[in-house]
Amino acid sequence: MSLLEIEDLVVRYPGRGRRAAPFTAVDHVTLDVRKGETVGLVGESGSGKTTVGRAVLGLAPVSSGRIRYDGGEIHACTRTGRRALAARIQVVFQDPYTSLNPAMSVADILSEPLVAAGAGKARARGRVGDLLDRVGLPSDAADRYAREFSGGQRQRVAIARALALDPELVICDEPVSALDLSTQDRILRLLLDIQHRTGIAYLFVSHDIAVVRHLSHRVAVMRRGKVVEFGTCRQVTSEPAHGFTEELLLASPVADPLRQRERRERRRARRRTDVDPRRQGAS
Ligand SMILES: Nc1ncnc2c1ncn2[C@@H]1O[C@H](COP(=O)(O)OP(=O)(O)OP(=O)(O)O)[C@@H](O)[C@H]1O
Repeated sequence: MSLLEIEDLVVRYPGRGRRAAPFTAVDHVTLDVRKGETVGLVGESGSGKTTVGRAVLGLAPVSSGRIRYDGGEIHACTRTGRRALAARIQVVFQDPYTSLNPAMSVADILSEPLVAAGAGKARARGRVGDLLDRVGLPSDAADRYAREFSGGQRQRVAIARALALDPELVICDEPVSALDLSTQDRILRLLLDIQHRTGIAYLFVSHDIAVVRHLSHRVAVMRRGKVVEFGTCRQVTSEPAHGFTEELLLASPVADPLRQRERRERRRARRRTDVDPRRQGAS
C-alpha cells in the first residue's frame, strides 16, 4: 500500500518582474512511495526534485493536485496537522554544514525534536545514546558540538535527528552530494541498514543516477518539472524508456576514459540543441 501519493502536483512560482509569466517548477507530477520502499527522484539541476519534496513537507505552494499521506490529504494541512505529520515525515538536507546549528551540542540537536513533540527533557536526553548508536557514532559525541565533526559525521547526526521521532518516511534531499566518495558510500550503507532494521521509507532526491540506483526500489526521472519516467530501478536503469534517462545514465561516472570522452561529446551535442521551454520568453 502507498504511504505517500502525489497526484497531478503543480507548483507554480510568481514570475520575477512585473510582466514575467509565472514559473512552473513542478508540472503535473504523479508518483507514490510505498511502506518500507525507497523511491529515487532523479534529474538534472532545476528539474523540480527538491520542490516536490518541499511540497510534501508543506514548504512549497501547491497550485493544484493532491498529496495524500497514509490515505489522508495533506496538501492543505493546517499548522496543527503539519505538526502531527512531523513525527511521521522527516527530512535530511544536502548540506550538513548549514542544516545543524553549530552552537548546539549534539545532545541538544537530537533532543530538540523529541522535546518539541512533548517528551520531557530528561526522557529526550535518555534517547540520545540510542540514536547515536543507530547511526554509528560513539556515545561521547553527545557532548560535542556539530562544528567539531567532519561532513560525514555531521550527516550521521542529521540522520539521527531525522530518526528521533521514529518516522515512517524520510525525504532525503541530496544527502550525500556534499560528501567525498568513500563517505558517500558509508552514508548510503547506513541509510540501507536503517531501512532493513526499521522498515522506513525514503524519497531519495539526487541529481546522480549512480547514487539513486544504489538504494532505490523504484526510480522517477524528472525533467523540466515533469516526471518523464517512473518504474522499477532495474527497468529505468537497464531499459530506460526515455532519451533523457539514457542521457543521465551516460553522464554517470565511468572508469574508461575513452567512454568518458565519448559521453562528454554526446552530452555537449545534446545541450547545444536543447532549451528549457519553461524559461522561454521569461524575463
Ligand atoms: N521559491 C522559489 N521561487 C521561484 N522559483 C523557485 C523557487 N524555488 C525553486 N524555484 C525554481 O524552481 C525550479 C526547480 O527548483 P528545484 O530546486 O526543485 O530543482 P532541483 O531539481 O531540486 O535542482 P537542484 O538539484 O539544483 O536543487 C528551479 O528553476 C528553481 O529556480
